[in-house]
Amino acid sequence: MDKILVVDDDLGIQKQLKWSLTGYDVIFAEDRQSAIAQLRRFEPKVVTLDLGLPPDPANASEGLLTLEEILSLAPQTKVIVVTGNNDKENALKAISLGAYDFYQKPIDSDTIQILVHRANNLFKLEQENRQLAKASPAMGKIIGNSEQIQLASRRAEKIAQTDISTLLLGESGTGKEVFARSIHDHSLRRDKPFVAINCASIPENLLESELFGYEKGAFTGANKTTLGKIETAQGGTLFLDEIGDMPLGLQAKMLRFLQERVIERVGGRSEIPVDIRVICATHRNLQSMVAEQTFREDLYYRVGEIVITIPPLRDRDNDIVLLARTFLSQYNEEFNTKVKGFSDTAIKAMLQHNWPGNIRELQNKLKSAVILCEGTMIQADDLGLMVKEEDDSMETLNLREVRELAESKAIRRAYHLSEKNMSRTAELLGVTRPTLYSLIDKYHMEDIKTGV
Ligand SMILES: Nc1ncnc2c1ncn2[C@@H]1O[C@H](COP(=O)(O)OP(=O)(O)OP(=O)(O)O)[C@@H](O)[C@H]1O
Repeated sequence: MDKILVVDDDLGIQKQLKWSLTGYDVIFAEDRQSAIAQLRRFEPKVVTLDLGLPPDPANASEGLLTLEEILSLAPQTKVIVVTGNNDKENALKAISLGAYDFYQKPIDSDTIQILVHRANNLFKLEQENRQLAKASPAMGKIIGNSEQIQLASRRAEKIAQTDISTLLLGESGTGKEVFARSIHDHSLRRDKPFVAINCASIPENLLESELFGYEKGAFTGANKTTLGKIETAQGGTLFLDEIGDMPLGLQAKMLRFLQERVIERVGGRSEIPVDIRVICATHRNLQSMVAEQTFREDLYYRVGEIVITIPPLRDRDNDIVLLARTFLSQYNEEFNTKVKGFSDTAIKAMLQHNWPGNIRELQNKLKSAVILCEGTMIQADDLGLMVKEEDDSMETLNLREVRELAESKAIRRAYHLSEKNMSRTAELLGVTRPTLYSLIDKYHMEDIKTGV
């Protein structure tokens, strides 16, 4: 049975709560000291706390001190403060200190029961989330329970044991490098190096020597023979980020390396055999680059023996909240802050936001929110977000609009579930490909049209 701690010096109320809270193991305390002792001993999930405790039962000071102590010892505890009639001021003060909810006397059995159930359920849900976030999931540090991310993780897990060349597709900040590292960490090459290079951040004329290395005297300033990233990854994994930005000239040399598994350093004559796994990533649409002849078709097929599409954050349902909670506890530790959680409106705003910068944007917004937050809970404002009020009265009843909304939602979902494969998307939706294309046009779903 779940334990509930009732902190109240009134024996009558203790009895009443014991009767109301059937289904729980109710334990009691009558002042701050005994409340803390019971908290340490029983670790209850929910505490009901009368703010008027001895030695100062007429005021809320002792109750508020008890609340602070409980939350600093066990911040996850859901504390429902019980106040005298019309003592809204102290109730609000308690909430700003981190209490879960408040309740004004006189006690009504049904209401207190509902409040406690809700608090207890929320505690369990949060506990589950914390465990999920902590437990090393199938793919190491990839946090997320959504169907979309689980699908991508399962694919990554399966290919980790092979040497197949993998192409990771996804918008900026979706976690392509995290996936690449996880694949490496779950592969037989895990004890060898993981070397990452971003093709977009290195000037074109330097990229070749960065990748392939150079011999002494190969060009002015080449004072000593230097290994490139490919050779330093020997035995391990090479992660080529933003492969779509690789200049055409270098693509030919890359292809030769991938086909023959030998390289030549710049200015070198001998062929050096290399044994590495290659993982590439890009936020670009390589297929249309192939069509425009800015990316070699043969290289495209060589790097993308298997393609994993990493969904954008906005399509990951409640993962947004799970990730936000995980980062919050990381930043609390990093900045030595004690922010406890998110207000309901902050959560609503996070779920509504489009997250064009994906997880990196979430991290940045949270970092500044944790630093700027003045209370114990992060508000939408701290995140620089606004809540769009969903006014039920504004919800359309026009059947055509309702149908259109539902259709575009289903198309988007099928598209991500099928990893952007149009035939499969059409199949999931039970329509033909031409119908799918005309729906995409009709609803102006530009991102799907361009395959981003
Ligand atoms: N599923 C996840 N769980 C936890 N953290 C994640 C997850 N995915 C990404 N991150 C974090 O988000 C940030 C961005 O991830 P990463 O650099 O892998 O994205 P990316 O897609 O490679 O971005 P870019 O294309 O801009 O290089 C990193 O700090 C990473 O640790």
